[in-house]
Amino acid sequence: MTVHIGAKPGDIAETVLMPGDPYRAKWAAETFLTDAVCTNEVRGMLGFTGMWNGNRVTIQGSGMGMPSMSIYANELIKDYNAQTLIRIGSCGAMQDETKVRDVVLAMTACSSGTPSDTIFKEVNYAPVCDFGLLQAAHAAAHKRGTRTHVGSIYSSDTFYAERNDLTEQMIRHGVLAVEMEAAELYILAARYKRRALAVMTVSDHIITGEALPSDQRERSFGDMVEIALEAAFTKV
Ligand SMILES: O=P(O)(O)O[C@H]1O[C@H](CO)[C@@H](O)[C@H]1O
Ligand SMILES: O=c1cc[nH]c(=O)[nH]1
Repeated sequence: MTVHIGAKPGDIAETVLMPGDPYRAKWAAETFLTDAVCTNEVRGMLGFTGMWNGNRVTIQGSGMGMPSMSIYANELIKDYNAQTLIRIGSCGAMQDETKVRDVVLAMTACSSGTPSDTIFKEVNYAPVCDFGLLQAAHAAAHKRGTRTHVGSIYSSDTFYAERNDLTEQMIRHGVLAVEMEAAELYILAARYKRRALAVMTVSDHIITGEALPSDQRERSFGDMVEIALEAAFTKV
């Protein structure tokens, strides 16, 4: 047990999928895993471990925002030896061609600051995903015929943006989407030599104002989960 995860040693798989929403973790475990058991209920941040295609997988909620992701990813890596961590999240599209329900694979994630900023100080560290996971996720998405975009995203500290000028510059510089966790996940994976990727479904469109209701954010993102699972277990 750790401060924030109640699982016993060995209860967590080496491969962990991390949705922000703990109820998406429950839905994904019930929908895609067999023999899933609940491994965490501390603070209601649900986690489950089960099997997918003969492979052991944990699906653990990360909460919203990089400080929360940082807590769960640190404990999963350092206390439970997680090797592959894949965020399965929702995001807001920032380009015209990135439509609601499309999938975004984040090669890199901009931020205005992460919990790791105390290390980098004046340096703008460039967090990157694992290339093998990215390749495998892209191939899995292509095979399924899922509309998928690969590029940079923005890991924001706020959901309700007040800086229209910043949003405009992100759009102008080709940032595909905004979400709130990937940059810190990538930095932690680099620090501890683990594999990480963020696979996200577009739930909102920053330009058109389109937005999915909360029940669909919790349960309608099956393509993204299967892409993440296939990528995790593709031999590179
Ligand atoms: O749907 P999740 O995975 O929580 O991701 C996105 O949704 C939340 C905001 O509504 C933030 O956590 C953001 O990153
Ligand atoms: O962080 C997020 C997630 C989904 N949609 C947004 O606009 N922002």
